[in-house]
Amino acid sequence: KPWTLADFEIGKPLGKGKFGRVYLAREVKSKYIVALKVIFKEQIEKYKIHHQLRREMEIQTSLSHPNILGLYGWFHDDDRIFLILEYAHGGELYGLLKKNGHLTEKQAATYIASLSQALAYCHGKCVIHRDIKPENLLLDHEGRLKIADFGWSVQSSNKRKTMCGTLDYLAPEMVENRDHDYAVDNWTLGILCYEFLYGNPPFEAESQKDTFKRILKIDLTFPTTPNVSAEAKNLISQLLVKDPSKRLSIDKIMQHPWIVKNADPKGVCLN
Ligand SMILES: O=C(Cc1cc(-c2ccc3c(-c4nc5ccccc5[nH]4)n[nH]c3c2)n[nH]1)Nc1cccc(F)c1
Repeated sequence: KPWTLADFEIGKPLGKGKFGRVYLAREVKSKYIVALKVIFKEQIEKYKIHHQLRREMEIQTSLSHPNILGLYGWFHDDDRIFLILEYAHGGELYGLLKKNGHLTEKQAATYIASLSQALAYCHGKCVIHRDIKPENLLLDHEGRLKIADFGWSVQSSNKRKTMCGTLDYLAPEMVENRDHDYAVDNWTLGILCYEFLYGNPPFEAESQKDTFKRILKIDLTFPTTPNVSAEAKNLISQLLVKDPSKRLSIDKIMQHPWIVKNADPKGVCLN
């Protein structure tokens, strides 16, 4: 039977997501705690995001992974759409990062390993996230990482695989583009790893123009404090590579000595 708003008691606002606000909510009968995202239909009309919303819902309902925030279901009334999302008790990873200034190497390695596993899972299902940033990363009650926002993910057509490896028909920019898309998430892992360990992203600059220049130049420098291990810097340097095809692949990330040595296999790392 379809859910209605009457099935939930609404609590405090948890944040403003894209196109809507998210509230703490409790399902009345089961007392189960969820995050209820409210999206106004007029916003969907105004921004013409029907197809994107539908795609996100299809993507999110099709994904089930311990490091991807669950979408349990949805319902609507005359002017709003409600998404029943998993509640992450630990809130935004960003908060932890800002509170502590930077994460320990064990925390950073654990979260990079969790992200890598979640991305390997997504790429296996031809989903490219493309918008991973600390604000979209949540923590559950055990400190386990949950990727929350599929704001710009795309269900990439897996034509190449179904063409069983014959690339003959694909234009070079098509092939390059596809690799580039997948490897964009690997690049982001490098940015995040740096940000987890130093407290801010590597190519920060006064203006967007300068940031773009620094990114295109791979103007990567490692501050002397906090003191970060050579292995960590090695992993970052193998991810922040201009040529997408030369970035460390996700399974190579999982085998990297820094990850093997520091990541908590249970993905929680209560330090
Ligand atoms: O909009 C989102 C992602 C999303 C998730 C959330 C979100 C935000 C916050 C939370 C929280 C949460 N727990 C907290 C604890 C303390 C402080 C803050 C907290 N926020 N738990 N679950 C959440 C989920 N906002 N936006 N997905 C989406 C959008 C359209 C279609 C679709 F299928 C999915």
